[in-house]
Amino acid sequence: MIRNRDALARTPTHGVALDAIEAGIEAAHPETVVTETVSLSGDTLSIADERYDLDSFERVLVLGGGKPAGAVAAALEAVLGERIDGGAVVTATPVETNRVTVHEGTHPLPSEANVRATSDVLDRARRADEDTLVLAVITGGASALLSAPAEGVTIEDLCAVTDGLLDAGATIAELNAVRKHLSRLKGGQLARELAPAMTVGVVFSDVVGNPLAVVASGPTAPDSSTYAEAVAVLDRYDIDPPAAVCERLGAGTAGDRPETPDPDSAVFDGVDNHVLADGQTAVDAAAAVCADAGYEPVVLSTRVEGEAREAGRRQAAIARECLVTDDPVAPPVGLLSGGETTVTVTGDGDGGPNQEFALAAGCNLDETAGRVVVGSVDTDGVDGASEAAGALVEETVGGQAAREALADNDSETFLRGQDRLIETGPTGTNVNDLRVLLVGE
Ligand SMILES: O=C(O)[C@H](O)CO
Repeated sequence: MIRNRDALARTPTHGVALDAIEAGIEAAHPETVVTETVSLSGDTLSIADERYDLDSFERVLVLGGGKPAGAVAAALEAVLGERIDGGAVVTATPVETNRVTVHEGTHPLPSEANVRATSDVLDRARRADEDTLVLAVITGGASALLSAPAEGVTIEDLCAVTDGLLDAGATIAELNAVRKHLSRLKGGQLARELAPAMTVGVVFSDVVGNPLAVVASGPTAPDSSTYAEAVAVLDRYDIDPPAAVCERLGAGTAGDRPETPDPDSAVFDGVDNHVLADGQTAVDAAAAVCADAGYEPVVLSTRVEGEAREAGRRQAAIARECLVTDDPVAPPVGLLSGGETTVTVTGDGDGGPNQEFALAAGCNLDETAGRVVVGSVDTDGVDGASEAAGALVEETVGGQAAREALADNDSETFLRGQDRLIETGPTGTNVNDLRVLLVGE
């Protein structure tokens, strides 16, 4: 899966880091996950710990979206075969399917193509009745891919607000609180359209802690956020929204639109959501590879957030501590983490959070004599706006030029010049970042 593996595997330690990254991505791939967590025996469909009697339904539909949604639909088809009657998903990475229509959409910004594709999903959702079982594919990236702007709001309005909040460094919970209130489907509204059908959410989480109301803007999850909170987010980041957005959110007025359905809403009586994969899935598989290769795995955290370069410096410091003092663990050790770091852009360069993480770590590995190797990727294969998944570095990547590139947020250009970028292409999954720091003896 790592296309330039040969160029990157400079030493056996580099090779182990690449193996661990590949294993992490593979473990979180829908084909692997669905095979392990979904099964059909006679008329009984098992998803995670829950059982559903297909005999109680006249039809089974697959509906949803997000970056891995095409691969999830294909994997569900492989398990359920002809028991699936149809459906539609919107994804950035189309795959071949037999019964579910896979629409290709745009990410990270929504487009008219996404809106058209989402109408297909919504039309089918509206036709679902009490005899329908809906497998709702809820995966990261769906906030952009599943786009059904609220009345009066255009795609340009959505793009302007999304862009503004992303650049300003809003958190995903803040961004999605706004997106939910500009949509006809997010924040539990897909569940409202699907009722009275039985809805089973098949969730792949790319958000730290798996908050169902935030992953993909929670189309099938209760939502406690409000119009007032959405307005407060725009104010906090000093966003001057388009007029239609002000109008919709009721900025400056009381606002009289119905809120998104909250946890007490009867809409969720027929909804079960199951998180089948998340960052932990990838970290655990990477840890197993480290252990097999003789590196004691230590999971630092699956919840690393904040500025990527700060996280890179801190994790490099922990690796150096292991190397110099054998504390908290004597080498050989594999330090693993997941989560989602961000970059506050102040320079003019190119690069994503995983590349900044790796470059910052590489600049802080002085005197480690090549015994520390740092790999960091976004498991979807796309690190921020970059086409690479991330980077693999060691001490030799550091130096004045590296520090200057970091200062200009130009990690991608610099690491490409050093042949340090990890290239996978879109992987078909999306469970956020995976980092592996190997400390050799
Ligand atoms: O689509 C989204 O909202 C993000 O990927 C988080 O799930």
